[in-house]
Amino acid sequence: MSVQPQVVSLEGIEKSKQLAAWSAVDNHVLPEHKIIGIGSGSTVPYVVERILTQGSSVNKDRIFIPTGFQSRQLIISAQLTLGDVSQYPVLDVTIDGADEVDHDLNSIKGGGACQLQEKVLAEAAKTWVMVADYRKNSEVLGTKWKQGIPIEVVPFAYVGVLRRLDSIGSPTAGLRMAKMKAGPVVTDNGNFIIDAPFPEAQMKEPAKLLTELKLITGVVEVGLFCNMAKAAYFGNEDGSVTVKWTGGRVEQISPTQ
Ligand SMILES: O=C[C@H](O)[C@H](O)[C@H](O)COP(=O)(O)O
Repeated sequence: MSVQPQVVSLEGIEKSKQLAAWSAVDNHVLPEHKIIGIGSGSTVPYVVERILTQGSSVNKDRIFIPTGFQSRQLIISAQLTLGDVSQYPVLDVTIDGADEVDHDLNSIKGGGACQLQEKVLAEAAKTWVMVADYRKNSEVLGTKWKQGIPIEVVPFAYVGVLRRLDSIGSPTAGLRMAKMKAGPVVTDNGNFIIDAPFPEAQMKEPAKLLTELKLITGVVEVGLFCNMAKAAYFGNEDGSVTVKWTGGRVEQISPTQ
């Protein structure tokens, strides 16, 4: 039995997320695509919603790979076939959310602490595409997403990582604390998250900063995604969608298209 898509009429930010997700699916999830990565966050359910509208005849031959607990549940509840990246190390396409995307398609990810598995699936995909609402569309990383770069760290090493971050430009970096549990956020991989804000000068060179951060002992993965995306889709308030393509081209999809 297949799940039938239940498409409801949305407004505001949710509508913008849905517009971005639907446009990205329409352009990048093609009938011949069989191994599909599903990212994390609040925009990605609209990706699955749109994929379901492609019908059970195409979806029954597909394997869907999640980026964490949330997207795993999303795939299961949509009654799509769940797979594992160790079993399917090459994906046709992965669609994921983003916390902020700059003019070069570099992004901050990990607002939901999922960046490790997300980056594995981004690297494994022949095509990696981001979807977000207009609030995430930026020129320089850190201008809209101000809480810092999410950094996944081994619990044992977190104090040393904080000290190192202080010395390389992030004195206010801090351990992300849980909301409904005493203590820190624990990732799907059993690690901690540090949120590390950096000055604009460093954020303007995200690939350089990424390299520097990854060299810190105890860091598992950094929520900076550089030179990975083919495109980023942003749903706008007026119902249009802005698409930033790798190479700098920007496309506007009008509400009526
Ligand atoms: O760890 C979480 C992920 O990187 C999300 O894709 C990111 O936080 C965007 O989430 P949302 O679509 O809820 O803004």
